[in-house]
Amino acid sequence: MSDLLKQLGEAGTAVWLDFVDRKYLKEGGLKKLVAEDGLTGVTSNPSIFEKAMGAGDTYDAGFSEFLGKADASVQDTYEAQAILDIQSAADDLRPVYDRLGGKDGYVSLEVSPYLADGTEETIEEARRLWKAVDRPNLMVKVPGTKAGGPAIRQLIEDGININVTLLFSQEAYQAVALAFVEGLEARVKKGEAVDGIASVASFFVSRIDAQIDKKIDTRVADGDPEADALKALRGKVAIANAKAAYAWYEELVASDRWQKLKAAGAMPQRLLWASTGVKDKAYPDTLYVDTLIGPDTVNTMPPATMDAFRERGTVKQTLTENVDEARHVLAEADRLGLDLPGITDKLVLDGVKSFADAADALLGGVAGKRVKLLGDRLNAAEEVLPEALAEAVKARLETARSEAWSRRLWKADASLWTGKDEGKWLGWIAAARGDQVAGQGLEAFAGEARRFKHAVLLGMGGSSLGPEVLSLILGSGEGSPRLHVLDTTDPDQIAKVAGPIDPKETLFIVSSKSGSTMEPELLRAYFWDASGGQGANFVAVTDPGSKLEATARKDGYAHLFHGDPQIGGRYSVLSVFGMVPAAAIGIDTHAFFEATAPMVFSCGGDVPPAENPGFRLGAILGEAALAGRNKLTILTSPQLAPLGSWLEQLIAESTGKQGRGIVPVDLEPLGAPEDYGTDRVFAWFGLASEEEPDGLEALAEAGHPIVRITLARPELIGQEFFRWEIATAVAGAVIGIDPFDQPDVEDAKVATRKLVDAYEQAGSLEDETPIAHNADFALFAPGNAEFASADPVELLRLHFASLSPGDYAGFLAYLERNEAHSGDMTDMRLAVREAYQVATVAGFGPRFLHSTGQAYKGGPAVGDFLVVTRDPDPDLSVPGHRASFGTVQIAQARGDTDVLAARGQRVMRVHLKKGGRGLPALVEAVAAAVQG
Ligand SMILES: O=P(O)(O)OC[C@H]1O[C@](O)(CO)[C@@H](O)[C@@H]1O
Repeated sequence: MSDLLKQLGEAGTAVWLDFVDRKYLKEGGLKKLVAEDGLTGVTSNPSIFEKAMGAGDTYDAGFSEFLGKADASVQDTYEAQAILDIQSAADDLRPVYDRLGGKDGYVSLEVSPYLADGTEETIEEARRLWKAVDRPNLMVKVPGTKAGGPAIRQLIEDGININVTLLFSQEAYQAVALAFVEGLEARVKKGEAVDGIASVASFFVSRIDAQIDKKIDTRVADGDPEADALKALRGKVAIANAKAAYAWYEELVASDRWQKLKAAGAMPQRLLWASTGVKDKAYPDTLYVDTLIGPDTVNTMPPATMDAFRERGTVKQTLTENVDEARHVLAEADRLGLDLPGITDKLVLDGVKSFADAADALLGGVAGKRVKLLGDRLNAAEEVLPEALAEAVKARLETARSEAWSRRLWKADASLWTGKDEGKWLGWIAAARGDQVAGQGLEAFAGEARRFKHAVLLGMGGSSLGPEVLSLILGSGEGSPRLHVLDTTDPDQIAKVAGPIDPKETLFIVSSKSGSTMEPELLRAYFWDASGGQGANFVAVTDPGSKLEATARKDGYAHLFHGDPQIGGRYSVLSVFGMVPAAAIGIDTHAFFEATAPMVFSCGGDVPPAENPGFRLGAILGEAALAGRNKLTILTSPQLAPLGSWLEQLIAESTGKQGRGIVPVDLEPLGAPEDYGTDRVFAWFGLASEEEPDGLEALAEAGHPIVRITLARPELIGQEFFRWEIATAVAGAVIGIDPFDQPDVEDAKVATRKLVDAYEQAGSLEDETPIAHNADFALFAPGNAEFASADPVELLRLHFASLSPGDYAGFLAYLERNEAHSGDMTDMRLAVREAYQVATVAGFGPRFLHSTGQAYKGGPAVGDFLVVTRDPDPDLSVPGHRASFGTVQIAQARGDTDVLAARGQRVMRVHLKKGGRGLPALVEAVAAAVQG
């Protein structure tokens, strides 16, 4: 066998292998090269690991073992395997390292290419990898970008071996060579040793010729007058560039500055020739080895180049040969306008990008494998999309990948949205790992809560909907209180909860992020009074410094739990706002976060969008909305039905603004494909143990887009909280709005407050005149608009007759939220859907005001609303206020109706008369109206 590679090493150019693969290492491939070819080093990069790990099953056992211990992020899953390979290669090369006294025998592992623009992040990551690999013959590979330079200086000062990668230009090389020198000098200054610190500067070769030659060929083909001069440079510029770098290196090591370091024991930073596999098949495959041989250099070769050199390489001191000719080549390239500086600048950017692309592919591949290994520990999601939507989603996911959306979202980069203050609203990401509740004493609190029979939560929207989902889906633990959620001003509903409970046996959880929301404040006053002012029975959940905090302190509440001001209400379920009530009813919050973790990892910033369940779903929702499919229709198995109201708030309040967004449709019974227009997207939630309803498949077959989500067990519901939070934020980016504000909610609050304040003064609400009425109800139109008929059914007919495809009908009832009322609302929805094939929504007021109300006012102005009110009997007074709950409730209805109308929505209010037949009468009238 030829010993050309050995000869190459002896001639001063160390032979390194640019390749790593577990199978190859296991089968002794590397050891063989060391023994037979005098190999003294190995390099790796993200593309190499992508090829090794992204496909095939070589690493499956490793992944499985790693994930078997505990679930982990995709980055950690990949990195653990990469580190094992690097350690194994380092161990194979250890005898070389020992024999050569640390002058060679190194293995390189690259920092994440995503960090190429961040000095501090690069330093941190290099230190972390150095520690994790824990081998003296490791070189951490750092890109020689502008940000990389200072990092290299610091890392050398730290005493870490560094391989500087992606060097193309003389300037970049010289800058990192000086950074290396400065790092060593800093050590000397501190009296620290400099011997044993190794570094190489990886100067890329063939990529330069690939670019220059392309330019030359185009110009020659275009009949350039300098064609001959141009042709003479083909395949020469990269080598000339490398020779010039080496000449500068020789000057550097001869300088006094370097000699001082040398005297202190420093080893020079060797030039390493990288990208030495020829790209142009017309050149000899050993070209970039043969021509770059000289003392104190390295050539890292892909296996094919190494095999070629072993067979037909030529060993000769070529690097220092014909240097003048090399300089002439560079001068010619300059004279002929081939723009080497422009090319090398671009090559750095392209190099970083191509390593980032490779890292995306690698992490995407690992993510896919991780999902398979997790099995049903991760909730499944399956999508069936019509072709055009599928194409749009695919394109969006690719854009999102190349624009690093997942990393940017996790880094709270506001430019993903409108560039305002979105970055300040991403505290929910850390909260999903349990960080926000850590140290809040939830376990002890759960124990204390067991002395109560009931827990009553007073809160609205984000402060009530999550806890309600948890209590309805997971239920209370043995011996823990039952949760009743009050998010209303409806006197009947309040009485329903207040009646049966004994305040002495009840824990009251007053929950409001802002601490100033009207409903929880009125409810707090009511139950405080009812309990006789028992602070020991009250806890508050609120953001620091709120008015509620002051009340809790003054009234001696048993506990005060602080929220994170960087989490908006609708994203707060995995913070104290969901977890305090959860703990109160005996849900093991620690186990809950553990069950949620697989989704948090799966949606990580390190998981490229296409493989990231949150981003995938967000792209579907966003693209569907852009294509006019902006009615997200939520279908669930019976056990998961409570999730719908939480989702409604998240989706509607986050996306429904500036006339854009997604209108969620919850609790609308599943219909036949023809009952739906082309404005729908369906989301199905089911437990693996439950049957899917007949009719779901028919929707998919009829071309309606559908996403099916399956949970192995109810305890995995936390995963859906997180998946949908990410998806909503992503959909917001696609739609182009700020998913963390709620600009239109305030208007209804202002209108209500005006009415209530007037009432507090005058003792009555301003009179209104109905536009029509019958024995059961009266109809009101905002602004007392003129109407063509005095017949209520005819007016309702006209109201609904304006519905056209893409519109939606809404039924907003300021009544007790109970089964009978919900059933009546469903009947009205179905009648309208059957008649007009439009989406229908329903909400109980004022609960919906803090949820879907944002989208009804700020979202697409294609709604057709019927607001239902009545005079409660009996009413309930609020301690310390003149206005009763009933008065506040009707003021809320009137205020919001006016705002809806002002926003261009079609809206009518139906007031159910005392002594009339109530809601069933309206159901009849609506049925008659839409059939008429
Ligand atoms: O927790 P708070 O501050 O009382 O707010 C309750 C809800 O009201 C809203 O601000 C809308 O009015 C929601 O966004 C929020 O979840």
